[in-house]
Amino acid sequence: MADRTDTPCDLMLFGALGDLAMRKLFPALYQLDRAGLLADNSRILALARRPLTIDPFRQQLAENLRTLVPEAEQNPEVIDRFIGRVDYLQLDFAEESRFESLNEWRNHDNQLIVYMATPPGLYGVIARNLKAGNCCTDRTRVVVEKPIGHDLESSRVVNDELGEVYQETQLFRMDHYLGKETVQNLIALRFANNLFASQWDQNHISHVEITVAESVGIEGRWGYFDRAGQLRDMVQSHLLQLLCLIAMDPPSDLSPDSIRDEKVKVLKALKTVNPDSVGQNVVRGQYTAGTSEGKPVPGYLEEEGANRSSETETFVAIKAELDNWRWAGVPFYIRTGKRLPEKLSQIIIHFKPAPHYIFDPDQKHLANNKLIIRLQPDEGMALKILTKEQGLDKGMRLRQGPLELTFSETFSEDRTPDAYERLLWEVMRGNQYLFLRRDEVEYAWRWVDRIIRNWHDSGEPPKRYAAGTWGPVASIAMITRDGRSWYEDV
Ligand SMILES: NC(=O)C1=CN([C@@H]2O[C@H](COP(=O)(O)OP(=O)(O)OC[C@H]3O[C@@H](n4cnc5c(N)ncnc54)[C@H](OP(=O)(O)O)[C@@H]3O)[C@@H](O)[C@H]2O)C=CC1
Ligand SMILES: O=C1O[C@H](COP(=O)(O)O)[C@@H](O)[C@H](O)[C@H]1O
Repeated sequence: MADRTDTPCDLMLFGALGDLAMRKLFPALYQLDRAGLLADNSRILALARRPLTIDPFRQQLAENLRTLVPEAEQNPEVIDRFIGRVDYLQLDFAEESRFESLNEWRNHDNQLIVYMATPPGLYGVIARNLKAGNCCTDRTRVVVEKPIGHDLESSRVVNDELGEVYQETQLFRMDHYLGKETVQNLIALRFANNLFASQWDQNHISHVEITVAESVGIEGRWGYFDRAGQLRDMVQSHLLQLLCLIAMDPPSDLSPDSIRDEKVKVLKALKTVNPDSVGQNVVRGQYTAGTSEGKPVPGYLEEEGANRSSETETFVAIKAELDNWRWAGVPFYIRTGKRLPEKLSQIIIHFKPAPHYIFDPDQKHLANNKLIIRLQPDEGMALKILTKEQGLDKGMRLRQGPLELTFSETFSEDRTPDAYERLLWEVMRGNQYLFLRRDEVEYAWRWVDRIIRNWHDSGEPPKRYAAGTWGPVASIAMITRDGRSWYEDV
């Protein structure tokens, strides 16, 4: 991935028994250790509320790694070394008096990293308690998870609370999509290939599609998800970040603020979805019973712990537009949902046809190039170009075929690190370029809040779709009205 940092880190992980920590963070830290990227004296303090002692915790952690880390990547020696770095402390994060003991655990020569894998309502409390417990220096780095708040107002409260204790340069606001290799590749694709740089605007691109489809349902997270919904959970963060990386102007360098300045300009240019356009340009849906991977699955309202009258959306499709010079008149159709037919994240750039068409009129529908960027799975990209059909009898009939780059085939020797490995590694190196600045989070909320307000005012319930389908038919109608369709690889 990169050079190891020789500065040993003390990582305090709040919420260490939670889903994120166990499923993503510990396996990622293990992988960093396996890659030799953790300095020898780096240590981890797992903090959670359950009364456990160190041995049962370490045992649970080792079992967890053996379940989640692919077998070929399990090295018993590294597992032992990694587990040996981890301590456990039972703590109620709201209990200020106990935070002194965190200071006693610290090695003051090490770089202190605080990771808050907890509900966002606790970020301010933890920050204040760390300060009160003398566990706060101006070198401390603090990682906070998404979502930051529930809307613009609450995100300001969270950011203000964090800001009372830490400087902006100390805050690492996570969006794990920015840690995905293929998402970082968008920066390389756009700004390292002049071929695309000169074609990347409304003169050459007709529209853009961003699809982030999940086949899973709520996975036991009903309590959290029902308060959030797919717009807050996925669009406010991941999809808007993808849109920013596609739409932003070239930054002058790769420094965090150069990149973040350009992303903020995109967010500011997002056209407000007003009451007149919300019905036309935004579709929200909720899944009913259906199938997933060939098996019957319950509807959202029948999931465990469900409130049967919930109107929370599990699907959203939006026709977004940008009011700026580069993208005037180019719609960005974005959609994301749970219980769709497959897990698939992809971006399609539809180029405009050549100015004058000279081939078979029946084939005119083929005449625009497409760049397909597959973020997951089957990471790679394909540029659909037109060539002549071969054969004496074919005249100048056209066909569309791909210039294909499948990362696993072309770069088969490279292991693709998980997003959290990359992001934790960047925190250890103190590099903020893959993390969000406060204003990014707030501009994203501003746009999303407006959509939510208009939904509430319209009183329209979400449209139903059967699990295992591509969302409500209204999302197909939304794009068909513009004479287009969602891309299907045929
Ligand atoms: N899970 C995921 O895939 C993702 C999660 N996130 C974000 O990461 C954060 C954590 O999510 P997730 O792991 O799923 O949540 P969980 O609810 O699984 O974990 C949160 C942990 O915090 C602990 N906790 C809560 N309050 C206190 C307290 N007062 N004192 C001590 N411990 C406390 C909980 O302990 P207890 O079990 O005792 O209640 C729990 O172990 C959230 O902000 C979430 O939005 C972001 C992206 C993906
Ligand atoms: O942040 C979140 O992301 C996951 C999807 O992430 P992926 O890396 O598996 O694509 C989503 O399921 C979850 O609801 C959301 O909180």
